[in-house]
Amino acid sequence: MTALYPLFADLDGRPVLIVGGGAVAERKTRALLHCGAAVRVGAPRLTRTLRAWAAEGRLAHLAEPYHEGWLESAWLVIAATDDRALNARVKAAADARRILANVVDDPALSSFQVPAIVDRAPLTIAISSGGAAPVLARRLRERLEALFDPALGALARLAGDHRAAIRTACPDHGARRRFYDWLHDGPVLAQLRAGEPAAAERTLRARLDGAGEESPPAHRLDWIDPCPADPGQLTLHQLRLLNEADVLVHDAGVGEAVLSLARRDADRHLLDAGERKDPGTLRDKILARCAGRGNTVALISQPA
Ligand SMILES: C[C@@]1(CC(=O)O)C2=NC(=C\c3[nH]c(c(CCC(=O)O)c3CC(=O)O)Cc3[nH]c(c(CC(=O)O)c3CCC(=O)O)/C=C3\N/C(=C\2)[C@@H](CCC(=O)O)[C@]3(C)CC(=O)O)/[C@H]1CCC(=O)O
Ligand SMILES: NC(=O)c1ccc[n+]([C@@H]2O[C@H](COP(=O)([O-])OP(=O)(O)OC[C@H]3O[C@@H](n4cnc5c(N)ncnc54)[C@H](O)[C@@H]3O)[C@@H](O)[C@H]2O)c1
Repeated sequence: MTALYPLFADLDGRPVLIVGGGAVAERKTRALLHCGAAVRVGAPRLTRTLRAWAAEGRLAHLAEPYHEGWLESAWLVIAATDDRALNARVKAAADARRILANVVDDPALSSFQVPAIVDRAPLTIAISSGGAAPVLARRLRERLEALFDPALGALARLAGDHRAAIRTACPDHGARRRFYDWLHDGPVLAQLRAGEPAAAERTLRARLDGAGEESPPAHRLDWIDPCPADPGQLTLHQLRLLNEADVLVHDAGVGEAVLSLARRDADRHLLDAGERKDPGTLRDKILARCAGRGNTVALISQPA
């Protein structure tokens, strides 16, 4: 199977059709209602919860056996009946209309799949096994639930609310990144965790007010040398250096597997073999060349 393209869809107010009204349809419906979709569930028989949601007007119930007319105006379709042949027919009808369709009993037939979700809105972590191991995706999700602080949602919202102000207070790219490092690691998260959003916002504003007075730090050159060929062998410290670097200066031997772990916006410089031979002046040369491009430079070298 070719790779699935991950995306986050805005379904607010958009009609989505679910064919089938069993346990799986109920799970998909819950997630879709959470995202504001206008859900229509077509099935002669609904679970008790789906019946209750229909009675409350939270979804439209099409109380009859499936027919193609149901696909009219749908943006997405989920085929969730216990009838494999019927699910395949729903998919064919969706294809004919270029509507993306999820077939709950056939990953290969699906034109989209539903991932397991860690919800820290507006932050969402989605996990997909491409249909190979859905239960593994769920188990991984459960482990991540414990790993990610529930306050991260509030932190992401706060960062979003002040994004323009942060850009104004820290026009320089490096200063902005240092501000975000402070925001993500510092007292704001602790205050959000303690259930004090107003205090967290005051702390953020106070730091923003003082941001203009901050003097930019000196250049820093970090050496990741020797760098392991296998990215799995990088130490946590080396990973952190990679992620802090504004500029990556590297030997030709350093592979993409390692470089791709750095920040996507980091500048990259390939080191000449000649430059490498003269370690005495290498540091000064690199820092001179990288001046103005950012503050943190990682020199990554792999033994030949
Ligand atoms: C992640 C999650 C999202 C969601 O549905 O919300 C999801 N399945 C979840 C749970 C779950 N799935 C299954 C059980 C019962 C275990 C058991 O008893 O057997 C449970 C319940 C549980 O584990 O608790 C079995 C199962 N699933 C599929 C088949 C058909 C097949 O493979 O042929 C069968 C075999 C049926 C059978 O043999 O009868 C197919 C799909 N399931 C997918 C997603 C898509 C691939 C995602 C991926 O691979 O990444 C895909 C392709 C289509 C789709 O539905 O989009 C959700 C976890 C939510 C959470 O986080 O809690
Ligand atoms: N994707 C997943 O995560 C996942 C997980 C477990 C099972 N499954 C698969 O999903 C299928 C559905 O599971 P379930 O537990 O929801 O089944 P279920 O038996 O609880 O529900 C089946 C539903 O399909 C409806 N239906 C049957 N014929 C219909 C028709 N002609 N028109 C409209 N609706 C019709 C029934 O009324 C019922 O509401 C199972 O067959 C299983 O293979 C998928």
